[in-house]
Amino acid sequence: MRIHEVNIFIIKMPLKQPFTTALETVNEREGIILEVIDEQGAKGYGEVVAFSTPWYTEETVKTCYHMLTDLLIPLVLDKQINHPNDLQMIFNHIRGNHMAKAGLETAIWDLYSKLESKPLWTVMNGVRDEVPAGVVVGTANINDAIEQIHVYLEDGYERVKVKIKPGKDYQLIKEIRTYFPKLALMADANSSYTLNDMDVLKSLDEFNLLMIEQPLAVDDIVEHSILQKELKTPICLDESIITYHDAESAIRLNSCGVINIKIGRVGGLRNAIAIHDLCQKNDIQVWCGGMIEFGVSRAHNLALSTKEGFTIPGDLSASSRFWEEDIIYPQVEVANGKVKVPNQPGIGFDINFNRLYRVTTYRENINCKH
Ligand SMILES: O=C(O)CCC(=O)c1ccccc1C(=O)O
Ligand SMILES: [Mg+2]
Repeated sequence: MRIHEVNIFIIKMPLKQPFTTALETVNEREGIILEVIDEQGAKGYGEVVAFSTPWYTEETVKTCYHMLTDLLIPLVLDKQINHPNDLQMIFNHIRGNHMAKAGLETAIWDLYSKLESKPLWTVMNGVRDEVPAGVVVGTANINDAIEQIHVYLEDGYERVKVKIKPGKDYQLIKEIRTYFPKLALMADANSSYTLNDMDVLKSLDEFNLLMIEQPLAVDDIVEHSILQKELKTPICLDESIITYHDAESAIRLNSCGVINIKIGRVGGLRNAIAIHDLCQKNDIQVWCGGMIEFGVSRAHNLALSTKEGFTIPGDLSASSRFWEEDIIYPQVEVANGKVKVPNQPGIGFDINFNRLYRVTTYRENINCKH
């Protein structure tokens, strides 16, 4: 493969309803779509999942734009790339900036699979052509949460995640559990507790949650290990797992029973697959995390979720969960609790250019001639 040109689309779309976590309420989503084009005009698509502000990780849409235009894209333009795994070495001397790297890397995975005339998920040795769907409730208001869960269960979702934070935890989960005694339910704290909150975290054990996601801070791998010893409920790490080495440390210290893998957070599909493989060897369960993303990232998440270890439903919801109209065609749909993974080459979805252009706020072309 030789990438001749890259088109950058910075886009912005309102969410159907606000999405509230312990850290931030998101009303409108900004993102970057990357289109890589080779010498013959073949195209691949990737999405940068950083937010407008650094509330979830340090990266933002602007830092990613800077990294891509000034450093990462020039590194891949007009260079012979045999396999998307080569990007690890090509990006090696640039630290961090995982979401920027992942956006470009995933676009090149899509292009590579299209050149091979194979679906991305089979290129990645996936083992299933449909994946179980889970959904996240975006409010801490008890009545609204219960109402939303009713709708999601009618839609067929197999697992529901609710966001908790200090003061919006025990009572919220208790009421949801009372309404839905058999629901596959989990809670995500987005790092809003400390070890001083041991009692309330332990009190959640009575609700038979599938797991509690990221209760403590991003750099609390040791503290999570102390907490996990006290809890019956498995801990799932999200924000704490940025690198393969983080996953190794968490496993060695027994800091969690589960890891949420997000392609953007870990710097691309290659790293996501490596962490998946490591977890499989060590009996750590994995599932695919969501980033309130647009369809391109959603499509990459679907492909990743076909890997053998992704047995727990991920944050894989329909396009319509967040968007009036997504930027891919067809939109992602959930039927009987599952999302079908397409069999067309690459990510298997087309870009809905009408929609993409309408939500684009800035566009730039970078090519070899520069
Ligand atoms: O895309 C989704 O389904 C929402 C997933 C979610 O909870 C989330 C969304 C944005 C940032 C962080 C997280 C998280 O998993 O912590
Ligand atoms: Mg999370």
